[in-house]
Amino acid sequence: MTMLIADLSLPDVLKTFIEEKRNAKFLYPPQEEAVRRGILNGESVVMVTSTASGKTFLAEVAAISNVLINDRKTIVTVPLKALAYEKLMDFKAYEELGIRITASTGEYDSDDRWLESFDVIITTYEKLDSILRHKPAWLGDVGQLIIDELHYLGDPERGPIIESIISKIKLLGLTPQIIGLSATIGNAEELAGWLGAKLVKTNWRPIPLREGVYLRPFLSFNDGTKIRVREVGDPVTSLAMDSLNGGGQAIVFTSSRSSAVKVAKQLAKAICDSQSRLIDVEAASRTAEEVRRASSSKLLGDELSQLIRCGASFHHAGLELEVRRLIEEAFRQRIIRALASTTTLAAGVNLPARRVIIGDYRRYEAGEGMVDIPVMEYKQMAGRAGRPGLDPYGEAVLIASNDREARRLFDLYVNAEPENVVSRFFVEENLAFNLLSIIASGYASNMNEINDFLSNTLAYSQYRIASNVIQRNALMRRVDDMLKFLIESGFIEESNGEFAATPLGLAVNKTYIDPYTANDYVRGLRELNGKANNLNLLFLAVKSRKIPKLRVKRGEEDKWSDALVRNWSRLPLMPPTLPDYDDDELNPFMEELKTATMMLDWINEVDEDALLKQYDAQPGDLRMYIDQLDWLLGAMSELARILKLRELAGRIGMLRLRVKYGIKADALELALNLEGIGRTRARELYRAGFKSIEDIANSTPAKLQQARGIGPTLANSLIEQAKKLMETGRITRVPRDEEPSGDLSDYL
Ligand SMILES: Nc1ncnc2c1ncn2[C@@H]1O[C@H](COP(=O)(O)OP(=O)(O)OP(=O)(O)O)[C@@H](O)[C@H]1O
Repeated sequence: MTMLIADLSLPDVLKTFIEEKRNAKFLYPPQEEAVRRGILNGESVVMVTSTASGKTFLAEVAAISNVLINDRKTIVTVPLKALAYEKLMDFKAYEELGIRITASTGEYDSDDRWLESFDVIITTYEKLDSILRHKPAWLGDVGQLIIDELHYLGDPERGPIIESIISKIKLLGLTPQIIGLSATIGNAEELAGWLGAKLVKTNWRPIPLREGVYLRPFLSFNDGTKIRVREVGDPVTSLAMDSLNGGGQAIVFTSSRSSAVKVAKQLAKAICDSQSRLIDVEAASRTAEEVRRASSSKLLGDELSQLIRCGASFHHAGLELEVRRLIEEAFRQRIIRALASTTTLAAGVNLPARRVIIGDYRRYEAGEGMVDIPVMEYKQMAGRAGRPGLDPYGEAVLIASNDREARRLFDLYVNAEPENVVSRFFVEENLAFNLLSIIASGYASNMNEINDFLSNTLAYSQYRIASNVIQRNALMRRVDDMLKFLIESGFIEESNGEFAATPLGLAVNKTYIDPYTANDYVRGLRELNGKANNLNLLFLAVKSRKIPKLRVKRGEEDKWSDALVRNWSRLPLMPPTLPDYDDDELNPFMEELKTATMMLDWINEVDEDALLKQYDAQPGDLRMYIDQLDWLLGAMSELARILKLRELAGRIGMLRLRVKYGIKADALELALNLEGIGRTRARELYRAGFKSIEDIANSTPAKLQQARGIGPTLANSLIEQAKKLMETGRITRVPRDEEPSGDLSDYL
């Protein structure tokens, strides 16, 4: 018997909303099972069920019912900022029931008191962990915690954060209902057990999925079917076109950005050359134009728009969020019929397609060479095949070049179970990060309390610390080492077995940087005091492991090693002796210098396209660097303040603003204070003689329009804004920057 929405013990308004607005009349089988297990009655539940089987939907219902019936808050936590905003959009629909919903993903160093007035709060894992460090009073009102993408527990960086969240919640004495969601976990029972949750694990799918391997010219599926695919080029193109011709859409997963671009070009060509009418040409042109306009890089915008005109595109983390969003939307609307995407992005977006083609099942990993991707990752991608409501079935396809490989792929992926999720909590960096966090936030001040904290982690049960003496001793030694490291770094102090954070340690904790980076920053700042400049400060900032370094390619080594050697004595934290010229040891420093130099060019107003071309980067990368440096330079400036290096703290504050706006100091005031003014327009205004807010307030719309890029509407708005700023006295002033504002050569 199917379970009707009407029969659930939910508030009537919610039931009506679900039936009328969400068009759902009864529950899907996995949802039924979760309801039977008490998900709507406060029981903790882990749901490991396939893509589109209704996990998110049921979790939403549970959240709204928690708010309406129990009058408690719900926290929804997700791995990525982009996902947080996707979730926010989904939840927004419930606002008409009077539910107050928000997302908080930003600054780590605030206690977010404002969140108190919201019922459903969506955060990234990191943000939730940082909220738990501040312990705002409203945490006591939280009755439910929804952890999305629970398999991230196995992620080297994010997994330990989920564990820390769970442990801190327990130490605070909070007992929220926990709902964990994932499509693929090998050891789901173990994770549910750790969370004290009931498990719902099924293979049920709203539309059937068949998985198979393509070996020219046949595609063989695990359900025994075998079809011949008409060849129209290489295997990927043939497979994609076969699906498109049958009325479906295709996603090709590739192992690198460059191959995503290459595949997208082939797909676009095949679609445009095709005799059949596969796309809505007008809609495709409109989207192409929108994407072109949204792209801050002209080169990339032009490249994408050409492909989109043919109904194909690529999609990867090098694209800006807005561009990605437009592409995703056009794919959902079937304007884009075929998409080539990197595998690493697979987790982040929900884009079902009839046929999912895993173009590369091997990927380059630094230090390891080419490796097979994990089964979990394959299953995540495969699970996206089949669009509910549109496709009769979904197909996931791997590609083999001979019989042996075909058999291997069946064993390795199609017929395999996803790997177990294994905790990385005891890895040194993670341990140091969490130990400082619990000591500085008052969760633990002695070994007993540290033990209590550790005993709540997944690692503690997975490594059988309670019962295995050898494991226990090994862990205790490592904890000891990490505590020593924190003491030596000046972040904590110990007296008679009691640990307490120093002001420096408190600052590190508050800014959410990891103690290893913080230790580098503290040492680097002391060294740079009196000889700091924008280059060596950026060089120090990019040392954080949160900043991926630009690679120094063959042919560039001479340039960067030369720059490095000439700057050696002015750069922080350099080894006392110069490594040999040919030595690999130089490489990390060259990469740091290259990354820092790109950002130096950025703040000195090098044109964005020229910059990206020179450094072989993409707009999404640049946005990521800006975002991360905003946070890291903020933290660095705070550390300088605590170290009483005032001049340095101010200088870093200034550098932070310049990175944020990508602008020199003289025109920063304009960009900083005026809405609608970025680096380019600020410079044009400055060039036209409008150098301050006063200059603009005292001008006329006609005069302002003499500056390039300023139209009548913007001119009026600028004058209005400037006048208001003058009246209220709320102008943020920018001190003069004495730094050279040239490029790397100015620093040599
Ligand atoms: N009982 C139901 N009746 C009708 N539609 C439903 C029902 N449950 C879910 N849906 C719809 O099915 C689609 C997929 O559901 P949902 O997003 O909750 O799946 P999911 O398991 O969370 O998928 P993913 O793993 O991709 O996040 C959504 O459009 C949702 O509104």
